[in-house]
Amino acid sequence: MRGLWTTDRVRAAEERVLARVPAGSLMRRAAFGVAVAAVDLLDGRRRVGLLVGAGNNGGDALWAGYYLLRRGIAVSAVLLDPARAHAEGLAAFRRAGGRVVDRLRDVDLVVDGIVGLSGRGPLRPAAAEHVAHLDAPVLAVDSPSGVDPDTGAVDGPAVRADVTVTFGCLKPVHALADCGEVRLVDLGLEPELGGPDLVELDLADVGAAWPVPGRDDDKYTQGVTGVAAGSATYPGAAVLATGSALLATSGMVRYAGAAAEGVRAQWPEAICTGSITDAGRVQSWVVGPGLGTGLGAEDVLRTVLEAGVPVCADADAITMLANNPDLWDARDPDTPVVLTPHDREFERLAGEVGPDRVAAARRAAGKFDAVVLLKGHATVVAAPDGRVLVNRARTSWAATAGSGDVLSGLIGSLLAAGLDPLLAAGCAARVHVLAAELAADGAPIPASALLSAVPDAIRAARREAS
Ligand SMILES: NC(=O)C1=CN([C@@H]2O[C@H](COP(=O)(O)OP(=O)(O)OC[C@H]3O[C@@H](n4cnc5c(N)ncnc54)[C@H](O)[C@@H]3O)[C@@H](O)[C@H]2O)[C@@H](O)CC1
Ligand SMILES: [K+]
Repeated sequence: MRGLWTTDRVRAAEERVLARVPAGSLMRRAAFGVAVAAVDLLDGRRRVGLLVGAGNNGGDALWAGYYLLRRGIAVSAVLLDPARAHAEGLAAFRRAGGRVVDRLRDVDLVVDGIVGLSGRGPLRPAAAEHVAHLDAPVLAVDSPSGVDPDTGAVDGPAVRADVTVTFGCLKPVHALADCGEVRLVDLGLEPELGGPDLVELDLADVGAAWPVPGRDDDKYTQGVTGVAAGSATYPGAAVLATGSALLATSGMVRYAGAAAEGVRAQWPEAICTGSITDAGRVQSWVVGPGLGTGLGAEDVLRTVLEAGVPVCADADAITMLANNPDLWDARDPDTPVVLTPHDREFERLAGEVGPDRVAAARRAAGKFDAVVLLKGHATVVAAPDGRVLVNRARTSWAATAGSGDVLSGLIGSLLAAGLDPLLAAGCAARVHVLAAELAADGAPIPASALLSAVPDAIRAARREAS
């Protein structure tokens, strides 16, 4: 489990540490970490260029340049705002023989010290101009410039980092945006940080939380998942959601709906019925994928919300809740609900997502008293109590039709097994992207292939945990 702290929390912690350590020592420690990583990346090559902004991020870059010069590496620096460049860092850099230049030429590595914790909005034109002409690998200091450190949002040109060296703790950008490989330099901040603002689950956490049958379990005790999905027009969604619920845990899955025949043909082990009213008892419901939004579908959604068991509401269920908020009245206030919108569904339900996806998911979670899983390259899962899990996909292979149906089945099965809804959604998201990665192995895949890789992904997670 990796914690991530927002920049205001980091600053507050840094201030407390700075009050008891010699001036400049944190920056030098940070810069030394940058220099060590740079030497690593250079792999014997010898020319480094620094892009130096107006603040301490630029100061880190200049001090890193100083340490690199002392190792015999040639370092040149572009000062984006010479009058405001970090004075001590610049003096040390010059002292060690560093050259100030107008443009970086023929370098083997660029150190991006344009802006860090204080970076807001699009890169200023001068910085953007240099970033547009980068043609060497980039080591970003703290965070890639042009990417908002708290939200991961990019508004205009931004540095594309091969490696990011950050200090003290991880910040939201490191889970929400592409920072290349992230390395952390210890500054002794931990005791001052308090609980994290966001959490990224490790595969080992997922493996440890994943339900597996115990010695005394039978098919009922592990939780029965109900799937109310699919229609005559979209039977595939029912097949995928039921299949993923079946593969995720070894209990039982009941399917209720118009695609019963197709589901039974594909999954003989599912208990199928044509109508939600005679589905039998379940410990969770997955509702929505391919269900449609007509009156019949609304009745299904109402029945599910009234059932008093945790619900994963996806796709058409979200659209129905957005179009007809009265449907929420069917829900017992104690019933946990997980909503799994993509951006357009989110917009219908709770307004524009905007650049701060974490804030948007938190807002919607509070508004609906539900766990909200906002899909994206970085999936954000927010609980009504403010807890947030982030899961960044390393690839985009899961962006395929039917992929969401698989995710909803995974969440439903974990809810049926009794997992905390936030953890259920977070674990499902992690296994989902891993299954996509394993199935794709470098080539596009349909959702049914992603589904087939779910057991491998669960195995990999459980291996990590053992
Ligand atoms: N506070 C500390 O104790 C430590 C801070 N460290 C470094 O200090 C950094 C934070 O330093 P600062 O607070 O001085 O601020 P930054 O260096 O992040 O930003 C400096 C200035 O850049 C300008 N700027 C803001 N947005 C911009 C944009 N979009 N395009 C171009 N310029 C922009 C602003 O004038 C801002 O004041 C951290 O990211 C880290 O690299 C490290 O040295 C470790 C210790
Ligand atoms: K930077």
